[in-house]
Amino acid sequence: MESWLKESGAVGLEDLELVEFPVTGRGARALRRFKQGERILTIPGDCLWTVEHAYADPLLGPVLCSTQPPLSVEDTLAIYLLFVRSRESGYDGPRSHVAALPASYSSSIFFENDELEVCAGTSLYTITKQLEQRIEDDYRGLVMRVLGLHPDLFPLDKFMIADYKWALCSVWSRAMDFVLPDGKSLRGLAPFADMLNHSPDVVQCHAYDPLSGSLSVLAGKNYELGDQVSIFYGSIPNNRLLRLYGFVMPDNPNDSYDLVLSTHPIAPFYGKKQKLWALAGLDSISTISLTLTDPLPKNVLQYLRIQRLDESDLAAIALQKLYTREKISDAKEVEVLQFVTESIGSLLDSFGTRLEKLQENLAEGVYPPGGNAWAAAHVSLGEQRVLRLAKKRAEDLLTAVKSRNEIERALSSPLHWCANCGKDSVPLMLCGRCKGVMYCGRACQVAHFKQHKAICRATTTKNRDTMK
Ligand SMILES: C[S@@+](CC[C@H](N)C(=O)[O-])C[C@H]1O[C@@H](n2cnc3c(N)ncnc32)[C@H](O)[C@@H]1O
Repeated sequence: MESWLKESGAVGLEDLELVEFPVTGRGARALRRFKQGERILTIPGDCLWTVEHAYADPLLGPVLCSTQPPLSVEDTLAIYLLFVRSRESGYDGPRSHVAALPASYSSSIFFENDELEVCAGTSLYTITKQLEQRIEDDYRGLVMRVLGLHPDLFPLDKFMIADYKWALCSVWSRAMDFVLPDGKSLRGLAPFADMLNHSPDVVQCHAYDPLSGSLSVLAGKNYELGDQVSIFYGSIPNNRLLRLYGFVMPDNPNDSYDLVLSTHPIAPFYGKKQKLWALAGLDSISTISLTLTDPLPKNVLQYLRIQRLDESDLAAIALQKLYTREKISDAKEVEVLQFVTESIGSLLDSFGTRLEKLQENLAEGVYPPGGNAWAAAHVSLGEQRVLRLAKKRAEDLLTAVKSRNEIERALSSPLHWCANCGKDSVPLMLCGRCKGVMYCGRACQVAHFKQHKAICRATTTKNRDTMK
């Protein structure tokens, strides 16, 4: 592979060597020092695997051109890889790259049932199950539309579903994505550059040059001789890392939970609500990422507020008197937040193994470190952490809205029943401080104090302010 790349004009290969590293596996080692920002490697455009190159291939191109609707980028690249791998002669350069690719991958789509069960309840678990089915369907479609029609080009024994899965994983874990100056996106594999492992400690340092069509890697930090040279794959949560790349990073700060919100089309005012979701950058089926830094994004609440709008709310919105970015009313906000709290509670209950148990199992080495079950446990830990934060945030917001309600009520008229035990047919006495709630006796007042304290203080302050 290296000699083909050098002959094709690659620059920088003499300063790097491929070796095995602990944890990351094979990667590139620096054979000299590099200063951050210095160019390390350039792979010429002719050596890249792109959709454009697949279409330009004299054998594969005409088949791809005649396939309507066109294959997805992912499928085109996967078929291109398998096609080159299957050739007995020719394609020597690209074939040397394919020969250097891993023989197998550790994406969650290859997990045994018991390994995947460790992360039951996670969005990764659901997506992986759905993917298994989707890959089978896509493969069947490819056989009918492309592979089966050209057995001379695609010998089926080299294009089995296992080969297709291998090729998909090669694309998922090795392709690089770029946005071109015209706004179009480019996805491709760059031989040798795809041997660089991910490190969160380097800055984004690989770039595509649209003029020359080449791919360059700069030093994402200062390197000493012998250091592993890495690139930055992105701020990716463990659930995605495991599905696409087959590895996880313990305590990943990018961990997230993909919350799916959906509404059935028979729901009242569905059409009007659909327009409001669209205006908010949402859809009637929206997947929103809850993250460690923003566990309850504003658009989750906005989606649910729109879902609960009634006829009068919709009329007020039409008159621009109401905005779904803000709460519709305290009562509706309570409804929304209660729903969020309960739904997230049910999601957490549906996890096969609770966070504390996973931590215990990891500490005791129940899941062999670095193995599939270990990786699945880390995904589950990350998702549960995010969901617990989201639930706490919803509960805090709920308490705030409820206490605001209670203060308003307390200010307008004291409750005519004991705030602690609820009795109303007994002599009641007012809370001496806030005069906002009543008690049937001292015992109930003392028992209720902890709960009432904050509101009592706030109400007293507000009463005082009003009297000034
Ligand atoms: C683009 S390839 C990098 C080269 C790869 N190690 C190889 O031998 O071909 C991406 C794959 O490398 C591995 N990898 C990359 N960064 C890693 C990391 N920080 N920790 C563990 N594995 C990593 C994963 O298997 C991933 O799917």
